[in-house]
Amino acid sequence: MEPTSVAPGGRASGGTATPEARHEPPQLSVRAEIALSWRRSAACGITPDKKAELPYDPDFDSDSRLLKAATPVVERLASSLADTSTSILLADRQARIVRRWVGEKPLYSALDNAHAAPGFAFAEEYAGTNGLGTVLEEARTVAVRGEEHYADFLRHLSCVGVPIHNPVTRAVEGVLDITCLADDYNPLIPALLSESVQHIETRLSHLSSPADVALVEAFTRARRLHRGAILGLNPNMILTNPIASGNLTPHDQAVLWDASTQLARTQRSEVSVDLTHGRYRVRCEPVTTGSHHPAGVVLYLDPIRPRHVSTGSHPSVTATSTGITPPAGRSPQWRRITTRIQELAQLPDPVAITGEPGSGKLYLAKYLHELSSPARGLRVFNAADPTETAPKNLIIRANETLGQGDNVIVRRIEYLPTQAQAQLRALAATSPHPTSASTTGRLIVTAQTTTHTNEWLEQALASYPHHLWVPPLAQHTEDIADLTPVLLTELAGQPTAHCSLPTLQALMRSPWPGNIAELRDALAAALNASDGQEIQPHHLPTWVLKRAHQRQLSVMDQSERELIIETLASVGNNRTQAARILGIGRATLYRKIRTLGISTAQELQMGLSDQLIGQSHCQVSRDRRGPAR
Ligand SMILES: Nc1ncnc2c1ncn2[C@@H]1O[C@H](COP(=O)(O)OP(=O)(O)OP(=O)(O)O)[C@@H](O)[C@H]1O
Repeated sequence: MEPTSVAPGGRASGGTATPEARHEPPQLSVRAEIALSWRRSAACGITPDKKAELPYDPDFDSDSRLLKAATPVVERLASSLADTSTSILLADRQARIVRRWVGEKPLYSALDNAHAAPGFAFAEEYAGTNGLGTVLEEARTVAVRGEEHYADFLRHLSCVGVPIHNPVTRAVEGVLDITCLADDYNPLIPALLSESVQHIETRLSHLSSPADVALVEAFTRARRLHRGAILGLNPNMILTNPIASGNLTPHDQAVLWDASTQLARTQRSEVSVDLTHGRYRVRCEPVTTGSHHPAGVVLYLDPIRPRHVSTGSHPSVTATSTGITPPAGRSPQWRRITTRIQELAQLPDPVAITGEPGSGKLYLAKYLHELSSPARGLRVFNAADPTETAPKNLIIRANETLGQGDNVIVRRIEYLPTQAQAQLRALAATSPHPTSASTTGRLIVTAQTTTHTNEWLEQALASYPHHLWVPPLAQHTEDIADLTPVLLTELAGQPTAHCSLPTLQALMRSPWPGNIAELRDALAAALNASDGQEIQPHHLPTWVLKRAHQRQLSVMDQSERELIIETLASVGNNRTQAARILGIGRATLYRKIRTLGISTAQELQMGLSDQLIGQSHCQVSRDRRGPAR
């Protein structure tokens, strides 16, 4: 390979530099692959005098396939190198060291000084050129000797890394590396490593599940026959052809995963789905193993309508003609609600919004306010907090505010005493006055549909000409893919954090009895536990992971669950009516609601949410999930 003259600052050299200048280390003639890696390192903002500050996460899966396949092979190699001044490092596909075997004792401190120990991640973006991260970037064997390291803290070492491929998917699963002191480098090391990697890959193929093998075979066949975008999915892996990987964001992949489970439940073979680049017809082909066990699905995507509006990173968040961004979400239930609000915005009438706690009633009420024309001020009263405004004063102030031409939202009206309820109803019945409709504000009220009977609700809402019922999050989990970026941006104050696909999958499997408010809490905790960039499953609170790991419901259970949810939705969550329609007793309905993990706020109130742990919609990826904490 032609040597290139370059400095670790990323600049090709022409002149000379003093070795003393910290950012101007000596010019070296380096091989092209090293020069390229130095440029990448510089582009990541790393300087050669970077301190050894690497992401540390010791919480990796100690039972992973990679470790199972590699451990016996590397132990053999380690025993043959026992008396040499070499160490062997095994890293996962994030360049995080998961095991290390050290030969002679003095090497320990050299490795520790460089943080070359289990848990530390050596991706190029953190450590610059090295025998783990650079191998993953290049997806081939790379040797990095002493001064070829980009960062000073690694220059006392030499290392060689060989990528370990999954023989089924051909994806890189990790890196096997030999590291020694800079001057102890031996040119035979790459050959030694390659032989061990071959053994590891053979063991990996034996450890591949029949389902994974069947899915890869079905996907490979589909690729040959179909020109459009194709995905192969099962709980362990996602396979994409170049068209699919070029067009689908992680959110799209999560939405498609959700669509495929819905298709499996309803036994349909096609569905239309809105993705970042437009609407697609998704055809689903189930894949089974030789012994007819489900192995996953192959999805064929055909574009129906390209998306012309640029929507940034949130495909469903499309600004309307008013320029106001609708609440994130693209499920049919959510679209129905936002369309209804857009219609109601044209009328001056009072509106009542009901639903489970934290389901987004206030958020939607504010959206209705923003859309309402002409633009007005807004005052929000919380009836659940009498310290804020005593009930009697609340009605007087609400009346005054409306009269001044501003809109009013009264939250949690179920907390108002009977007399205040009656006054508010009277206000709603006469609001807006026909003669002053253009000058008075709009009244919007919200109520939780849990603590009170349907009779109470019917009476309380009788004076409101329009009533919107917000579905619980469990009934539109596909919207979680769109809600998370919005919530994370709001929580972090900037759009820097995002959820990895396995995290989204785990979030979409949870029942969320506390709805969007609970999702927001979970994301706030995960954001704290993460580095503020990518949220992985192990950053999620334990209770979310527990729920996501719940057992898989049978197809029968899933169909029954769907039917009950739809029936409850069609009667505004009235259980007596739902039980009648379903032809079962109320007690049976309650039992099914509990055992099938249907989220309702009553369950929350009765402290049954913990009993939901143990139910499930799907299983989490074996390989991708973080360890339960
Ligand atoms: N569509 C949405 N997009 C982003 N954030 C949302 C959305 N809906 C709700 N939220 C957030 O979720 C949390 C709960 O929402 P909100 O306060 O509207 O619920 P609620 O149903 O009115 O609650 P309560 O039952 O306590 O009255 C809030 O932090 C809100 O900002």
